[in-house]
Amino acid sequence: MGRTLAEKVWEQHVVRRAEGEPDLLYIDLHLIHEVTSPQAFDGLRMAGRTVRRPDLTIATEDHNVPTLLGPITDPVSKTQVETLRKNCAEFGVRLHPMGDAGQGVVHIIGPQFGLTQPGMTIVCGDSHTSTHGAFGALAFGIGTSEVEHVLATQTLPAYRPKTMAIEVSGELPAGVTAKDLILAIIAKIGTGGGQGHIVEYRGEAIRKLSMEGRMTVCNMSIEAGARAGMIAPDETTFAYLEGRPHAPTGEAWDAAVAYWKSLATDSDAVFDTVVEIDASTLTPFVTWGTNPGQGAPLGAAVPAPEETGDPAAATRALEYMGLTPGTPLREIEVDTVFVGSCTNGRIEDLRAAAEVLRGRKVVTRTLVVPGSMLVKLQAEQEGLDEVFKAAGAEWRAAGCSMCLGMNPDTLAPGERSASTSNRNFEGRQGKGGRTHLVSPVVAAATAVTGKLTAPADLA
Ligand SMILES: CC(C)[C@H](C(=O)O)[C@@H](O)C(=O)O
Ligand code: SF4
Repeated sequence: MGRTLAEKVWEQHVVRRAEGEPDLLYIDLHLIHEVTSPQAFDGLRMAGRTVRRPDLTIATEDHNVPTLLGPITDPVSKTQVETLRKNCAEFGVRLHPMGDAGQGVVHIIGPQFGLTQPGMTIVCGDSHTSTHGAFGALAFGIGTSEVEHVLATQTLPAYRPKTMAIEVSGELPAGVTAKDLILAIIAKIGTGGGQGHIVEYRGEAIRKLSMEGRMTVCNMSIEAGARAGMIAPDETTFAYLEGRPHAPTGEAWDAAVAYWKSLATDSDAVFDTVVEIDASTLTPFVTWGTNPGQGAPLGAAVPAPEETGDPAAATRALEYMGLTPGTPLREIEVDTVFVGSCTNGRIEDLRAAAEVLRGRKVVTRTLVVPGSMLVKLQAEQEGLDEVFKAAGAEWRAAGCSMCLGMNPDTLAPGERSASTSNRNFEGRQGKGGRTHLVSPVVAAATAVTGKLTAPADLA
């Protein structure tokens, strides 16, 4: 029987297998940030161990960094960042600190440097590591004790998850983005729909996505409960990678591409679960609740709890969100717009948002936060920063920023945002803050009207 992409990459990395025990996987790339690494390094130190492969380990500062730059004032944030610096210096790990041209959100910098490659195993103490699966890598988040294990041994014990195919047929209509697609998928299968599975996104609509769009989709796999999300590498993947600093060159490139092509799921492979969705029926999608599965087409109204799969959860969510069933989603007023994060903080996202804002003015507080300093530089070379500033938006430096409000970029209690990030949990962007997850173009159009809006609605 044929094998799936996930099975091929998994098997390629098993260094030890024993009955009744998890497989021991070799890890090709270990990404690190300041939040989940301190105890892992402490553990190494206490055991008198070193980092086994510092050359396969790379660190960045992202969650705690103030995007207006300047010193970190919050004591906990400051300690986390300083601890990462000390640990990286002591253990010989490459670090991109605040102010460095290579700094950025961990899931943005891996692909940007060409460190993320098809067929790799990639881990990070961060749930959105699934982003890297867009390249056909097997990439997943791990806990801090596992971070220590990988630092010490470059391996990880893991049980093989089941496989799920999400087949996306048809083509996304104009104005409908990868973000709308993944929000619609999560609304369909639920926040637990992918549990215990590695998802492979397949089909015509996926093949037509850019690498940026594929990363947006894979990024949110975890919000459907999946262990990882993957997309088979193809010409789009190879074109994105070629020439990047860590991509192979010359004969090694040709050999790598030949291998990468062999990773695609065999035609006779069987998935444990199959979900089908028709992209051509989709419209811009937004969330109304407090988990990423509580979403609806922008043209719909706030649902009554009994119309949802989980009326009790919907009742609580609507109360927290301050929303009344039957209110058209287009009438929801927001006071803050956030464009950024590892979901939608890449150059293509900023281009799309800038296109909507060109020649227009924002009526909300609008933060545009590039996912990395290189994205920032590229956007500035293209003049996008000028478009944002002329519209009245704030142009910031790279970091997680208002995605999680572990830094000065937060919502005040009761404030409502349209946000291109991936989580709308209670308090996610600040205590009492209310989050609507949207695509970059919906975020930009919303900034113009102050209500949830698609670009097509703008005069
Ligand atoms: C801080 C980190 C552990 C966390 C994660 O794992 O995802 C964060 O990145 C998030 O998005 O909530
Ligand atoms: S941008 Fe948001 S989701 Fe991504 S790593 Fe940072 S906090 Fe997590």
